[in-house]
Amino acid sequence: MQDTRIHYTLQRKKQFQIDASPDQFVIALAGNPNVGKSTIFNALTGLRQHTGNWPGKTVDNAQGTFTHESQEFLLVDLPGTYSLSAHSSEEEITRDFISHGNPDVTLIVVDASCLERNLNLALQILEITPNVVLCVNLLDEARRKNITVNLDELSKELSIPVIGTTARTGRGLNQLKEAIFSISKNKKPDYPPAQIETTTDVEDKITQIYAKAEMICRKVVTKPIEQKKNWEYRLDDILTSRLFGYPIMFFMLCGVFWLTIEGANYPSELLSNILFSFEDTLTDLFIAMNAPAWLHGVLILGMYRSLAWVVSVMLPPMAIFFPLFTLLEDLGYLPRVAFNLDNAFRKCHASGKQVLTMCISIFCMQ
Ligand SMILES: Nc1nc2c(ncn2[C@@H]2O[C@H](COP(=O)(O)OP(=O)(O)OP(=O)(O)O)[C@@H](O)[C@H]2O)c(=O)[nH]1
Ligand SMILES: [Mg+2]
Repeated sequence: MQDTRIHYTLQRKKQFQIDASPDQFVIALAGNPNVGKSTIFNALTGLRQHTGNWPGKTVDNAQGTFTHESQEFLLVDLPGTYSLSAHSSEEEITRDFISHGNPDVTLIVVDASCLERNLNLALQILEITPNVVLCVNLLDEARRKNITVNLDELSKELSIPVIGTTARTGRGLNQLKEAIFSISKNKKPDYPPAQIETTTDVEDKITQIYAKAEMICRKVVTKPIEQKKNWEYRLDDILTSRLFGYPIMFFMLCGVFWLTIEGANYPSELLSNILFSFEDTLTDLFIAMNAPAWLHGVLILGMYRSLAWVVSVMLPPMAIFFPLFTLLEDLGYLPRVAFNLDNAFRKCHASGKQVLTMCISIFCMQ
């Protein structure tokens, strides 16, 4: 047994640069992006892994230790992934570590407010290892949305321990440590590698997993009955509809350019009057000081005049265009523009997101 642990320890060090001692239990921390894995990692280990409110914050694995009941654990914070299909380097790191790094326990973190999507990954992980603890995080967010998850029922459905947490406040973390401790002490033998390869039809398997996640969620999640679409959804439908999407986008972007050009005229003129009247004052100063003509030419007619032109022509449109663009982004309109144009851009082997860069380039060309 100890020999096997030493073998795994050496293999992990060689393949994944994980520096665990054979006495430490290794815990893989996996889950969808932005579900609070690093927050849990930091709370358990006392380290300061980067956390942030955007998906993909952790792009490599980070390691830290914690002790519970005199047993030391090494926690590996894996990058967030939606599946184990290894389409990206993050998915590859996560899949390889869970299937070949021999973690003693895999801790899967899921978002309580969108359990079904998160369960797809959890079910995929359960296909490759039986030693799993499920952490249903963001319970506070779920409560705010009136969503409840029956944790006991979920545990029965998956046949694994399920612990509810609010990692931001530390709620539930002690029970989580207890569950990790208990699973690692009573570790089931991992599935033989052959079983991983037996998926004859991957598509079928994925469809089954999606159906299972949906079926489980129907049993364990209670949500408020969907109200009639609120105004946000209706607006979204209009902004991205085939009929109105393009015309609204056209008028909106033309409006931004018009406001930028027209709105910049007055401040541009004002700035240019101020800066050029100052040029006369500076010229008078140079004459009073008997400065040579070439010095006046270089400093005032060359440098100062160019600077005055650039500032008076560029500053006002920039001060209008960028705040307007930021406002559209914060209101969520720019991602809709990217969505509307995605198909057309894809035909040119580009992505809808590039429209934003294009708008900025058009502005700069003006
Ligand atoms: N309200 C609330 N916010 C949380 C909770 N747990 C984490 N967060 C917040 O969720 C955001 C994402 O947390 P991270 O820990 O960076 O998420 P992650 O899963 O590591 O994300 P990736 O590294 O991108 O996969 C941060 O702003 C956290 O403060 C929680 O229980 N409740
Ligand atoms: Mg992270």
